[in-house]
Amino acid sequence: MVEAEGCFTRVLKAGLMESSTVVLIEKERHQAEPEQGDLRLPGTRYLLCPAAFQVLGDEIEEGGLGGTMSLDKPNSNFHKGTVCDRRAQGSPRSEGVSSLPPLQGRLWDDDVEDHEAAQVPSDGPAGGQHTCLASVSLEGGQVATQGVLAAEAFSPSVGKRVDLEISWCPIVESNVSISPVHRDLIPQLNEVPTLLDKQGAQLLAVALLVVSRTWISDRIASLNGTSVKYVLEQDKASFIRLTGVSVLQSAASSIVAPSLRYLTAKLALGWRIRLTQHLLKNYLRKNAFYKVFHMSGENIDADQRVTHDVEKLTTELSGLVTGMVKPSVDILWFSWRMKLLTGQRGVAILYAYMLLGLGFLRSVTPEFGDLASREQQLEGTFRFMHARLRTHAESVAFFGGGAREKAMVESRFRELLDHSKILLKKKWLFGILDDFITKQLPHNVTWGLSLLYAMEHKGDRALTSTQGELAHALRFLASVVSQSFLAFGDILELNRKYLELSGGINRIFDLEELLDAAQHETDFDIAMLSLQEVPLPDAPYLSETTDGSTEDIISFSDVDIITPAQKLLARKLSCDIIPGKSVLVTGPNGCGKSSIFRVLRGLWPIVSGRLAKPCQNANDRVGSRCGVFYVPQRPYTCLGTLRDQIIYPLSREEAELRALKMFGKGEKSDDATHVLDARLKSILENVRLIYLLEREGGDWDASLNWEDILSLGEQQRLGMARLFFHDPKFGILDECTNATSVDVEEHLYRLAKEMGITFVTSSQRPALIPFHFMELRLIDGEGKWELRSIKHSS
Ligand SMILES: Nc1ncnc2c1ncn2[C@@H]1O[C@H](COP(=O)(O)OP(=O)(O)OP(=O)(O)O)[C@@H](O)[C@H]1O
Repeated sequence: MVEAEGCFTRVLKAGLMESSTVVLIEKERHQAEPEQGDLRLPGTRYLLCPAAFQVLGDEIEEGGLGGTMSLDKPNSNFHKGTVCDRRAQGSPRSEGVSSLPPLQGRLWDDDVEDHEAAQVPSDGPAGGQHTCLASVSLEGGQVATQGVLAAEAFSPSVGKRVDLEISWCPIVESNVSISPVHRDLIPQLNEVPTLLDKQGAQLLAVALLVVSRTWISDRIASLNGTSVKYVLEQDKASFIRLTGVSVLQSAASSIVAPSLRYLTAKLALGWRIRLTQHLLKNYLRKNAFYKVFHMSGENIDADQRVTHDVEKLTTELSGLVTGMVKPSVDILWFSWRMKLLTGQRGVAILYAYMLLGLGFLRSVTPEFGDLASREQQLEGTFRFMHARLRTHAESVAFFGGGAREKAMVESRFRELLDHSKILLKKKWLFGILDDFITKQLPHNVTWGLSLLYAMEHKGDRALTSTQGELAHALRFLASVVSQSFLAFGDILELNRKYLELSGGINRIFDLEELLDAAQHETDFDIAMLSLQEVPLPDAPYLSETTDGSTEDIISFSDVDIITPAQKLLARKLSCDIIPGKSVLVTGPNGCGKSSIFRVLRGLWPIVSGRLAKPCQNANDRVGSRCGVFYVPQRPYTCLGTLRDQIIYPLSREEAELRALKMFGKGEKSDDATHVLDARLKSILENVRLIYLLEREGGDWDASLNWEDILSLGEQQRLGMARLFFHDPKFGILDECTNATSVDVEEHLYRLAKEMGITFVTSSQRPALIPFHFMELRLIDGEGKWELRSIKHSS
């Protein structure tokens, strides 16, 4: 950012697009000069962010942000989007400014007379900072070749400084359809399998097998013709010899075909492994699995995409590879044979027919890509309904909700069926045309070519005069032509497969983009927040959202707690939690108690303010007390043994290492299991669950379906056992003992206190008040809160 006395300064920064430019210009004040840049990714929404007006020492009278863009398609309506005032802070009147009604406008189109820009309110703050956020959508197929974004801010006093900064970056919306053609514009996908790396050798082998299969087909076609000749000539010896050769060729053919299938399947498996690993890497990192489901504002069936869709895609892709190699080789090979038989004229006829047929079929092909993508989505929803029912089987059974669930499952199934019927019908109608053009009509072309052959060799009849030779030549010709047409049909089929595949590719890439965005937390948060298209009171990227790791304090400073649906739950929350001074968070249902913990854990973005906390992951420092440990409201039991329930999320090896370091002074590493199990046993005794171990005959490795077996109270006590095992400095306890009896709850809190754990508890139970020093009360779930100390009677 550049500041210049008496000038209006603007920096246009490049966003993520390579084609954007960095331009720095200085102009006379009160005037914003448009700049240009390219937005090239159709179907993508762009975030034009942020335009920051910083006014030092004077009032903004008015200001705005607007833009024009010329598209490759004239008269396209592109000016979708909002411009909103996101932030005003740092001014002496910032308190008042934040309560101003949000600023809204829209980008304007150059050709539209009635420009409407965002206006900063005329009583804007002195010395404050305004930030505008705008977004613009390019609709499917549009390419903005030129973009102009102008920003204006007017100050009534001459000689004051105004800084303005604008940058562009694309927001990828998960429901937009980006054709595969444009996918190569997205740079992040460098880890997606390519054809010529690890699987290169397999690909080569596939190509070789395809070529040999073509060669064998050609030989068989030739032998067919020869056999007729020997039959007509009644040449027994030659016929027997020919049969021998034919048997050998059949044997070779039966090796080649299954080998090709095997290699193709291996290729698909290799790609599936790579693609799944790539997706899982991002899916299970930085809580992306949570953000994709809870923050994206729409239903992303990530599980379906990572499992079923990837499998389908890679299988079809490998089929496409062989499908591409085979007909290409076949066409070349048989064209050459045709030329030998019928000369150039025959080849020209063959090709003319193929091109005309291809053109016709392309023009009548339905949108198989979109149809296939929709089908997969509906399949995913249908499967999800069953998975949900399985998870909540007991609750549904108690309610007697079978009929209601049936109706819901059936409605999803009907949707899927209706769509599948439409798809089937389209495939059937297209199949009729396809079959006629690629399989039936070619017979007549073969007749024509046979006639051509016969006419061209009319003069040679005396030389090739035997009936057998003519029959041989004609039969061979028919074989070659039919093989050529089969290859041609395969190529046409490829077109349909490719379209279908593109639907699957879109779904995987959409997920990939979301996961990638979730890795870059700020980008993701901005993208997700702005998808709501409602103004926000603050901008996360301008605020100092430090996740500064501190050793011994959790500190909220002016943090706004806002739901993904943009509801403000607590305004400018400020609260310091220091060791030994536990805090009780109270308030009515739905007021935002758990939401504070979500922000603390980093599941929801920090929209404004500052948050400091100790390092949060239990496994960040194996062998030392972890900083913060969260016990959520809904108990979670993992798949695995009884031991796994307590040490979660550590693995057994990590837990042993930790137990050895913390409790196994002088013990050898061989005793790690013993040290760990002894520690776990004392914890189970403390949480009064030792009978679980006894019930399994003292076997820590008993692996049961704990979620179904344990009562809610038992699961909650296991959750506390987990807390005691990790022994953090701060325990974030979100109503995690409300299903236990009051005496057990008190006992658990007493234990935690004795262990020196400082807790931040969300609870409605008065019995827990004595364990805390402060009460943070969320008053109305609309922003109001209060902090007061709890008096302890000595
Ligand atoms: N992912 C989400 N998207 C939108 N709104 C949400 C989301 N999660 C929670 N909310 C809303 O935020 C508000 C606060 O929820 P929160 O879970 O923090 O309540 P709470 O105070 O912990 O309630 P309780 O005492 O019942 O546990 C509720 O109105 C809830 O519906």
